[in-house]
This record gives sequence, C-alpha cells and structure tokens, in this order.
Amino acid sequence: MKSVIIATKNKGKAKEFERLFSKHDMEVKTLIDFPDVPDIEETGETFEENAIIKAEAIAKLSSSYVVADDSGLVIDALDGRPGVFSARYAGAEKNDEDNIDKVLSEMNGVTEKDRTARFYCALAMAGPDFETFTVNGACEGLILNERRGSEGFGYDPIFFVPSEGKTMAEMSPARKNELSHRAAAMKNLEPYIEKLLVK
Ligand SMILES: O=c1[nH]c(=O)c2ncn([C@@H]3O[C@H](COP(=O)(O)OP(=O)(O)OP(=O)(O)O)[C@@H](O)[C@H]3O)c2[nH]1
Ligand SMILES: [Mg+2]
Repeated sequence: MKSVIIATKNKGKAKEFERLFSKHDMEVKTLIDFPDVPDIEETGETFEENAIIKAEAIAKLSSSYVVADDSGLVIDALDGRPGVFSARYAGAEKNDEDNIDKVLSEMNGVTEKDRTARFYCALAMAGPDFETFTVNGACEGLILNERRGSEGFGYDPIFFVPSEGKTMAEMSPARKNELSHRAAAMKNLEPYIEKLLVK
C-alpha cells in the first residue's frame, strides 16, 4: 500500500486529513505518529513558502511522500492579519482561545460589512521522484463578535460562513470537510495524488 506523511503536529488538521484521504487506499501518518521529530521553524513570508519548508524538511528525513499544510485566517480589516502568524498570534505557545480573544479585541467596533475574512490553505507535496509543488484553497466568511459552536479547532467558532448560516464550529466535521479551505486545496491536490501515488 502506498503511504503518505502529513507533515503536521496539529491534531485538528490531522483529523481533517484522515477523512480527506479516506477515499484513497493509502496509509496516512502525521507527525503525531513521530513525536521525536523536532518542530520545523516556519520562516517563510507566505503560506506557500512555509508549506514547502515543512514538506521538504520531512521528505529529507523520511524519503517518503509528504504533504504539508500551511494555513491561516486572513482578515481584511486587520490588513490580512493574523495570516501566516495565525497559530502563534497571541504568543509562542499556540493557544486557540487566546488567539480568538486577540482577534475579537482587535475587531472591536468594526461594523458587519467590514468583517470579511477568508481561511487560506497552501498544501505542498514533496517526494523522492518529483519537484516539490504547491496547490491552494480558500473559504470566504465573516468574523463574528463572539464564539459560536464547539466543533473544529483554531478560529472556527468565530468564522461564519454566510451560505451555511453557521460558523465552522457549528458545522459537522463532514460538512466542514466539504467546504473548507483545506477541502478546496485537497480538491486541487487530487489529480496529483492520482498520478503520483495511486499509479
Ligand atoms: O479555525 C480554524 N480552522 C481551520 O480549519 C484552520 N486552519 C488553520 N487555522 C489557523 O491557522 C493556524 C495554522 O498554522 P500552521 O499552518 O502553521 O499550523 P500549526 O502550527 O497549527 O500546525 P503545523 O501543521 O505547522 O504542525 C492554525 O493553528 C489555526 O490557528 C485554522 N483555524
Ligand atoms: Mg505551524
């Protein structure tokens, strides 16, 4: 069976990828299965650069096929912040609740029409027999004034998707996996998976 390593230590992402890859007959591992792998420093200025850094670092260590996700929340009223700093917006310890509190306080007083935002996801794929490449996906929404829902992870409770009338934390995991930025990026990765891995 072909196997792929998802170069993430984020449990929320790992769960979503397990579902997103479930239709493929492949062994899917994440860095949660390799606790001794050190943290990879994300020194890039773009999601794409960081995804490539993570994918290539793990591909070097493993000689396996690797997919890395670099993603985050881009808020128009905050000039694109938290952006590539989404995971660590309120400090190096990566606390989702503190990150949400920081965004809510910065968005205090911003009127509804100016609360537009998107989740963005860059996926990089690296492997022993092809050049590393990236695909991406996005999901448009609005930043609420308060949390709603308990599914998902990260900023999901404050990210409202108008077409669903729900925050991402109010959707079932299955529904989030149909319309999220990560799902959109995975759709763009599918042809490569078919070609490179399912051969
Ligand atoms: O509400 C959310 N729903 C999502 O679907 C989502 N996707 C990304 N994010 C935020 O963006 C950071 C990624 O940063 P990031 O790509 O560096 O990942 P990370 O550091 O958490 O793990 P790793 O994959 O690097 O190991 C995450 O921590 C979250 O704060 C999301 N928030
Ligand atoms: Mg990270």
